[in-house]
Amino acid sequence: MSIRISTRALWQFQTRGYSQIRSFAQLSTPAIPTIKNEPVKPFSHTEPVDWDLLRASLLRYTDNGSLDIPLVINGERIYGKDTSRTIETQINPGKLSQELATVTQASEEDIKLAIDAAKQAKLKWLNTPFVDRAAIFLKAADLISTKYRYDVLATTMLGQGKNVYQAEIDSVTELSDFFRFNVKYAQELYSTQPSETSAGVWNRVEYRPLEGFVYAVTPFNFTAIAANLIGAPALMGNTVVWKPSKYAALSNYLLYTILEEAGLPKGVINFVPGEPVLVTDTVLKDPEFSALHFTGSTKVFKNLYKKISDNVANDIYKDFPRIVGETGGKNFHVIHPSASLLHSALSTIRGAFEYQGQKCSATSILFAPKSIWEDFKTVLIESLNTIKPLNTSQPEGLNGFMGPVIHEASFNKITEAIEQAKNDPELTIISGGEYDKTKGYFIEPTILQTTNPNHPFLKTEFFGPLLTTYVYEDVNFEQILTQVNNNSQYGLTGSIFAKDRDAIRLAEEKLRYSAGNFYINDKSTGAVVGQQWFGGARASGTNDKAGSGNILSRFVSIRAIKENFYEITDFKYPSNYK
Ligand SMILES: NC(=O)c1ccc[n+]([C@@H]2O[C@H](COP(=O)([O-])OP(=O)(O)OC[C@H]3O[C@@H](n4cnc5c(N)ncnc54)[C@H](O)[C@@H]3O)[C@@H](O)[C@H]2O)c1
Ligand SMILES: N[C@@H](CCC=O)C(=O)O
Repeated sequence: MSIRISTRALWQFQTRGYSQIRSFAQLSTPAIPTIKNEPVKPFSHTEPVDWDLLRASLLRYTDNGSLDIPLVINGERIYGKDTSRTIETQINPGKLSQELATVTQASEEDIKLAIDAAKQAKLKWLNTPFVDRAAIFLKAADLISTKYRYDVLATTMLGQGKNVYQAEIDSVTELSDFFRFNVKYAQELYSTQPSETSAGVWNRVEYRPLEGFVYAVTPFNFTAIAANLIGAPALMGNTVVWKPSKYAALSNYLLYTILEEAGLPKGVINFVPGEPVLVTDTVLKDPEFSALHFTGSTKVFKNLYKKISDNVANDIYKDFPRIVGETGGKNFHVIHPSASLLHSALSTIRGAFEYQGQKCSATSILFAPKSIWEDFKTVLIESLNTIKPLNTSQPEGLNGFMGPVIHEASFNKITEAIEQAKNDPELTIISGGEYDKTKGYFIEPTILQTTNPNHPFLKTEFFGPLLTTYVYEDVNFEQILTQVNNNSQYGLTGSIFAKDRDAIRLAEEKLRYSAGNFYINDKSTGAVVGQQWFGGARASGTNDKAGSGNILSRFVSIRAIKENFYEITDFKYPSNYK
């Protein structure tokens, strides 16, 4: 297969594409369909049909052997099995004996082909009317929330270790919300035009896609985030080279095939799993690299930021690339003595341990006042005792509260921290602390208490089911807010629990830059597209707010157009009267 094309062929293609577009009439500015958040299916015991459909989907992905996942470049599938390409496998982190997929890894030549395909597809995609681009994403959202609902759930549960509810709020509702709300926000952006005009002048702006192509690097933990990282730039007329996480290949490939079924043209998004450094270095060398859309750890993002900055300094790029990245967090719950004890303790359990603490928004530090701590602790411990230990009897975590962590490196990092805690005089394990990887990467929900308000565990992101608590003297509430603000290099999410309005006001003031998503009397997780625009600053990212219209503005380059209706009859101005 050769999809490299000469400059002359590109010019001919562009000319043909242009004249073809010229033949389309735009005879209206259609309103988009009403956009609402996709309702969450609760999967309670009273919905047997949902469970049956889900079980059937799970079986489809486990009883037919492992799925062969190709690269998809310019719409063409490339399977590595019979070639010299490397093959990676994706296993079920809750059942290590179960191989889910073999994933072809892109070679350097493949990556270059993917870049060429993105450049080539751009010529037509850029000229594709908004109604057509929007319709593809609206249809994909509908396919996800109807025909493929149980399949996206199954692939996310099996591959990424989610229970059904966590998969539902990610791969179905958040994902389809991103696709639908982005259409609404794009429509609003396009209709945002200069409000001022002079007589005889028509001022307008055009929201051009970036010149070049976008590189999307996506994390394992949310299928929805991968969808938004590719979908937001593509909707705005950009074309994309997509490097998925190898720990989410199964759900991400299904997402790609759904977009194809919805009508996504070839080459608009190119699916290239591969060795991260090889893919990245090849992409970042290209002069037409125009934006990075990244979600993942802070360390990796900083590394990519540096590579891009070095290339900018070395005049590699045609444009200044946009860098959009959402990264790590060390998210807090601060409990005021006036807080509702049961509500704040149960919310802390959800925030810290749902999806095994593997949300960027997961609660990982808790500050509780001494006056209510003993009762608060009792609620935490008694509630955690009702979580089935390690949940190995149900590796797919069908209806359990917790499943496995994603991979061995994560298992090792968190369990080493637990072992370190056992030998640290400043730390006490107050709940959990057991782990077992014989069947899957299972770690008990673990709560530590520290006597040191500056303990490193209050600052380090572990990205797992590990919550560190500091108990403060009630009179030191304001001081603890200062401590939370100064301690953290991150600024992603955090919550204040209080009934006292002055306490809420103080926390809102003192923690202004500690969280891009700040919650009052609610857990630090669970932002909903269109409702709580998501993202944080400091070491947590560029805070461009996924789930809002703001993010779309990062993937367009505005052209201001002034059209003049009057003709001049003299080059001199009135002031040049002599
Ligand atoms: N702020 C947010 O919105 C948000 C959302 C989800 C996850 N996260 C963060 O993501 C992290 C967990 O996700 P993860 O484990 O997938 O993160 P990760 O950084 O390990 O991987 C993210 C992506 O980067 C790629 N990658 C890894 N090393 C690379 C390298 N050296 N060069 C280029 N690419 C590389 C991976 O293959 C993957 O596609 C956590 O830190 C979490 O807080 C943040
Ligand atoms: N919308 C999710 C995003 C989590 C990221 O990993 C939340 O707010 O919990």
